[in-house]
Amino acid sequence: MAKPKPPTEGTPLCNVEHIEFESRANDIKAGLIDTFLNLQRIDTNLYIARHLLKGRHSYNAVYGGQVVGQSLAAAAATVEDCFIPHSLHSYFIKTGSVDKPILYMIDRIRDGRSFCTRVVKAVQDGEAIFSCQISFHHKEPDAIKHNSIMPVVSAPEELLPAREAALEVLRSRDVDEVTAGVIQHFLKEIPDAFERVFDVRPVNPGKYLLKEDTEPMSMIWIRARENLGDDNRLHQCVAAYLTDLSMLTTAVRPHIRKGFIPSMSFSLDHCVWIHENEFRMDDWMLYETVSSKAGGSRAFIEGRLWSRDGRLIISTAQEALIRAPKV
Ligand SMILES: CCCCCCCCCCCCCCCC(=O)SCCNC(=O)CCNC(=O)[C@H](O)C(C)(C)COP(=O)(O)OP(=O)(O)OC[C@H]1O[C@@H](n2cnc3c(N)ncnc32)[C@H](O)[C@@H]1OP(=O)(O)O
Repeated sequence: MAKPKPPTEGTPLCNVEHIEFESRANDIKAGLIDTFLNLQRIDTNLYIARHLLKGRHSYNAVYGGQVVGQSLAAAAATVEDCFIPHSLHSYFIKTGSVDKPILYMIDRIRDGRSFCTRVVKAVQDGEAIFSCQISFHHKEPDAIKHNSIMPVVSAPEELLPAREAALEVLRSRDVDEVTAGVIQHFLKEIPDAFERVFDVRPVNPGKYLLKEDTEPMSMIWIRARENLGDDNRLHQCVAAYLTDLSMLTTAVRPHIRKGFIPSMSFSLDHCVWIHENEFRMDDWMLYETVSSKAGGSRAFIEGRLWSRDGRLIISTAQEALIRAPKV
C-alpha cells in the first residue's frame, strides 16, 4: 500500500474552513453544557467546539479558561468514566479567535490500570493555539489525609456582586479620576454573557476595585447563577474554565494602582490540580490567588479554589506575560 504523503510546508494540521460555524459566544450557558458535556466528536480523537467566549469585550480573542475547560472535556471523552481528571499542564501558544471553531486533537499517550494520560492539541486555522497534558486517576482510598485551613472571610451573602460594588464605588464621592477611569474600563471589558451566567463577589471590594492600595493577592467568591445539574464532569470542566479568571489580574492590579498600564497581558501557561471529584460550581466557591514574583515581563501566580465547607478542591499555577508599552 502506498505510504501517505508527508504534509508539505504550509499544509494546515487540520483545515477547518469547510466546517460550518455559527458563533454563540454570547450564550455561555449553552456553551458550557454543549462543549463541556456534549462536545461534538467529528472523528476518533477529534472534537470540535463552536462556543467560544471572549476574555475581554473589546478583543475577539478567546478566553484562555475556555480552551482549558474544553481540552479537559475532549480528553475526558476518550477515557472511561471511572477515571477522574486530577492534573492538567498547559501552554497557550497563540491567541485563539472567537470567530472560528476550535478543533481538539487527542493523543492517547497511555491507558494504565490506575492512571490514563492524554495530550490535547487545540487547533484553529491549521495552527496549534494551545497544548496540554492531562492525567486521569482511578479513585483510590485515602492513604494519608490532610487539608489546609481555608481563609476566614465574609460570607458571599454579605458582599456585593463585582459590578454592583464597582457602581457603588463610582457613585461615592471619594474616588479619584484615575481610579474611576480604571473601574469604568473594567466594567466595559467584562463580557456581558459572563455576568449573566456567573456571580462574582470580591471579598475586599476596595482593594479589588483599586480604590485602595493592594498586595498582589485577591479573593473572590464565585458560582454559576443557575443549577448546572448533577454531572461531576460538568462541574470539573466549569471549575477548570473559571481558574484562568483572576490570575493575571492578581499580578497586575497593585501596579495599575501605581499608574502602570500594560500594553499586552496574556496567560502563558496554566496548571490545574483537581484534588476532589465531587463539588458544585453552582454553590459558592472561594478563589484565592497570590502572585509571588513578577519580572522580565512575566508574572507567576498561584491559586486555591475552596468549597464553602473548607475543602481545598483545586490548586492552580500560572505564568502570565505582562508587557509595558514599547518606548
Ligand atoms: C463582574 C464580574 C467580574 C468577573 C470578570 C470576568 C471576566 C471574564 C473573563 C476575564 C478573563 C481575563 C483574563 C484573561 C486571560 C486570558 O484569557 S489570556 C488568553 C490566553 N492566552 C493567550 O491567548 C496567549 C497565547 N499566546 C500567544 O499569543 C503567543 O505565545 C505570544 C505570547 C504573543 C508570544 O508569541 P511570539 O510569536 O513569541 O510573539 P512576540 O515576539 O511576543 O510578539 C507578539 C506581538 O507582541 C508585540 N509586542 C512585543 N513587545 C510588546 C510590548 N512591549 N507591548 C506591546 N506589544 C508588544 C510584537 O510587536 C508582536 O506584535 P505583532 O507583530 O504580532 O503585531
